[in-house]
Amino acid sequence: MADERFEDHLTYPRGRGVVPDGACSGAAGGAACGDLVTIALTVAGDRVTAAGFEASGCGAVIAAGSAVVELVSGAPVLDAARVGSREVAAALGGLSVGKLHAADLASDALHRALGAAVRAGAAVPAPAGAERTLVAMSGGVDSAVAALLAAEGGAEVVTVTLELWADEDHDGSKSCCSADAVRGARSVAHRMGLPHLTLDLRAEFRAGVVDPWLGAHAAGLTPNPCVRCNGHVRLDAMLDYADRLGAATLTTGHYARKAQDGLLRVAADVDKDQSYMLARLDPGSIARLRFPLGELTKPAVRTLAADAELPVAQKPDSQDLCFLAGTGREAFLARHGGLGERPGDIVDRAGAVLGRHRGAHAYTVGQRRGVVTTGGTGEPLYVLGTDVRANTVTVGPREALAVRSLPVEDVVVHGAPARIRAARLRSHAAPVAASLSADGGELLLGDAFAGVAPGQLAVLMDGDTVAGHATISRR
Ligand SMILES: Nc1ncnc2c1ncn2[C@@H]1O[C@H](COP(=O)(O)OP(=O)(O)OP(=O)(O)O)[C@@H](O)[C@H]1O
Repeated sequence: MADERFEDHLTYPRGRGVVPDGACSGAAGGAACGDLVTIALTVAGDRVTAAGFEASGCGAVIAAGSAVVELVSGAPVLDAARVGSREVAAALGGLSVGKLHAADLASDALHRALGAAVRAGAAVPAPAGAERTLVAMSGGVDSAVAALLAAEGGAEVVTVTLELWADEDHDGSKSCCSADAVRGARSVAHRMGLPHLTLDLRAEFRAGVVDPWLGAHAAGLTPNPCVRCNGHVRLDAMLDYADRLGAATLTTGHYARKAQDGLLRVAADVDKDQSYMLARLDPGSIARLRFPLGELTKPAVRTLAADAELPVAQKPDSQDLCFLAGTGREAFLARHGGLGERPGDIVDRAGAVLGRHRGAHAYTVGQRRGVVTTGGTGEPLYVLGTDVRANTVTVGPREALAVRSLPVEDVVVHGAPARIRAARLRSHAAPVAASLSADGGELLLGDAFAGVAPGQLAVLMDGDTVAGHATISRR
């Protein structure tokens, strides 16, 4: 026997078929499971002013859509942001395991609509005398602990998760039954008692990160998509969102610190340091960022998470680029960039053919894997350069990779160029002594460095402060 609250919502659904004027909508579900729910709502100031829904499929989805409308109509935005599957199920008097799916879908749809409405028009002031911070939650342990530390530090915490990528034709994320990173992050935030919002940045991410990454591969360069993402796409968008939500600061789980002069500084745990990824942020953005993990090691972060009984305490670290999850790099390049297999010659420095490759766009300077393993001498061979037009990959011994200077472009230095004393030439490479040439077009290295790839970011250092950046160009 279903609970009478469930029956009531099913018999008298609240706001069914209602689409308030100027509403933002969010949908969840689809053909794969036969259930579909759409929530439409408007936000003005700090409140949800009107809401409605439409649903098709099983009765539980209709009841869940109706419960969402009742829960959020007229509610403060940050109360609506606390509504998740658990609250929806509770409003229906509890749901059996088989029907919980309906509460998941209705809250997914709610959060898509709410996230868009907040972006479009919310103005949620911070409470008088309190510092509100927006915490960027990925659903992993680092950002969960960042939220914990921000709250313990006295800030009033609101959380946000960005929806960045869905490869709808391939990895099944269109299916409402697939594991959903955003839903996971929301559930972590809600378990911590924090309001959570979803920001759909799929279009910006595709245009600002994935397309340039594909374009750089097509041009034979080695791009840094995480640098672009942090520098141009996600942090900018979250700072705008913070403004809407009355949050003066944005807190993230990055391992980085801030120097006395307000610039970025390498994290205390140099193995986890992510200042390279953040290096293109402008000082104005850095001023609003908070990095509570900057002085911590990863094991210490996991201990804090375990002590606070956060469900993600042992969640494994993410690997590789987020949009490659579930698919290989070459398969992704072929499917999304039209960069399929294009066999060509592997040559030595004299042009003698040593073997075949699968497409010059798939190789990067310094790479050894996927290259003929030995030359005539039995020495391992490395990629020295690629030519996507001729479709050749040139290989040679490791010594041939070493350079003492390299051309750079798009150089930005915060302060006098003479302050640059070192550079990091790959995301996890140790700094090498370096200075900028007088015309700023070259980095002069104190020691030889092997594996400099055109397209990569050179992060310019003054001690452990990130004092600028440049892009490594082709000679
Ligand atoms: N999809 C996202 N939405 C909101 N914030 C995000 C998202 N992905 C990453 N971040 C923020 O950027 C930080 C660094 O991201 P990165 O991808 O390096 O995650 P990570 O080191 O695996 O961290 P975590 O353990 O929190 O997943 C995260 O700690 C989080 O604050």
